[in-house]
Amino acid sequence: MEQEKERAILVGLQHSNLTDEVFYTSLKELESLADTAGAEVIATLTQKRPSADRVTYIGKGKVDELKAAIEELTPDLIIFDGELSPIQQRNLENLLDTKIIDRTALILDIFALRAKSREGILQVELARLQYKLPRLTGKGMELSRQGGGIGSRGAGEQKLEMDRRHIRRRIDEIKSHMETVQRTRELHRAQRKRTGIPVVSLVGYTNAGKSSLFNKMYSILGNSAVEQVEAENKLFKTLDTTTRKLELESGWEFLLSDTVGFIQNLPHKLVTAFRSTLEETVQADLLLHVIDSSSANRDEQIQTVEDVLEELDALDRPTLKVYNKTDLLEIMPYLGTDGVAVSAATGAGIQQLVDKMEAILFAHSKVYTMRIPYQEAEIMSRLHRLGELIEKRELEEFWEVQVRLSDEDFGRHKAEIEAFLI
Ligand SMILES: Nc1nc2c(ncn2[C@@H]2O[C@H](COP(=O)(O)OP(=O)(O)OP(=O)(O)O)[C@@H](O)[C@H]2O)c(=O)[nH]1
Ligand SMILES: [Mg+2]
Repeated sequence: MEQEKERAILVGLQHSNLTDEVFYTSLKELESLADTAGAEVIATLTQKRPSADRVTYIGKGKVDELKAAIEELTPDLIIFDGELSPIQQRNLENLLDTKIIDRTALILDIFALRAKSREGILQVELARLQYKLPRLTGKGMELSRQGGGIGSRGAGEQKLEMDRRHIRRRIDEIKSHMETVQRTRELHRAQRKRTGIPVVSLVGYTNAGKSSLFNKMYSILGNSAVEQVEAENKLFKTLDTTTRKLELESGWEFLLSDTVGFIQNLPHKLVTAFRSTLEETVQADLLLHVIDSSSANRDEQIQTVEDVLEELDALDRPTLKVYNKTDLLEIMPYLGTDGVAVSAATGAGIQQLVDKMEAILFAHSKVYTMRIPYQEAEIMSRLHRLGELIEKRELEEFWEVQVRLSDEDFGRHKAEIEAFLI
């Protein structure tokens, strides 16, 4: 299975509104992405220019320099840290006679390798088709010329060997399928609302430790016999959303979701393709924004995540900032009122996190234990409707129930409820 690594040259263009810091961070991230996609980076070329060249993205002199580097190093592909227009890409391919991909294509490639669920695979296929459509010449000849490897792997790729008309039809097909899936999801969400179990979603920059935290919380609160999600030091390790039910000591339950990570310059088209998944995930009762507090780019990553949340209309959701990987820190970050310091690796701080979650999720409700005689079936059905029934035992003459009720509902039905409290 182990394949020979494709050797890559990276090219970065620093235009005038990019500071050194932003530029080099992005290049470093491109290198991680290339590594995640299975490439070996053999050289990096950079250029400062006020803006990209319309025809070849980088300037003519740089193209010559790149040509010389290609002759000397014979790379398998060149990866540009930016979005190449279809014309720039074609021109560069003709001039350099080497496979050229950009940041978007690289991320799409990683996504294609990672997608496992049927929906995930379809979303990636949609994003790729939308990316490739304007890049097709004739009947897609240039794509077959590229051969396999990075930029053209994963499910759905063979389908790209189609002409424009087929691609458009396939795009419509996937879109309408996704709409159906979304409707089903909305139904499920409504059902979940009715059962009253709150939903908590992990969001955050890719590699922040969301899946590790998911697993840690699960092993502390849940049944650790159930399979864990995969966590690894790779970008976009998680693509599909996993949701599990967890129970707190107090008996309260919530659903916890782990999902795809965010990244700066997440290409636009990808956001569209993943929007329905993300929208669903962020409309939770509580968001845990997981932060790699050991990262040198911590603040930029926090900002990126908040930008994406804003784009998804989720800035108003109750959110806790979860500063993860604190085992790697010597100085603790400033937490503020909505921050918690944890380590998914050691388990430190997880209990404080859970306490804070509990305080937010169940702030305005309490659990009541009641005994309800069997002839009061109407009260039982009302309790079912109003609250979350945590436990229900059938004893000789009555049901004994534990039910969580909001303070508001309790107030409204106080007399009735108090009559049955034990
Ligand atoms: N030292 C340390 N490493 C951690 C901690 N949490 C996660 N990691 C490591 O960070 C890497 C990324 O962890 P994941 O849990 O896969 O991160 P993620 O946010 O799910 O990443 P994506 O799914 O790619 O978005 C792994 O190598 C983890 O072992 C922590 O608290 N301390
Ligand atoms: Mg993950």
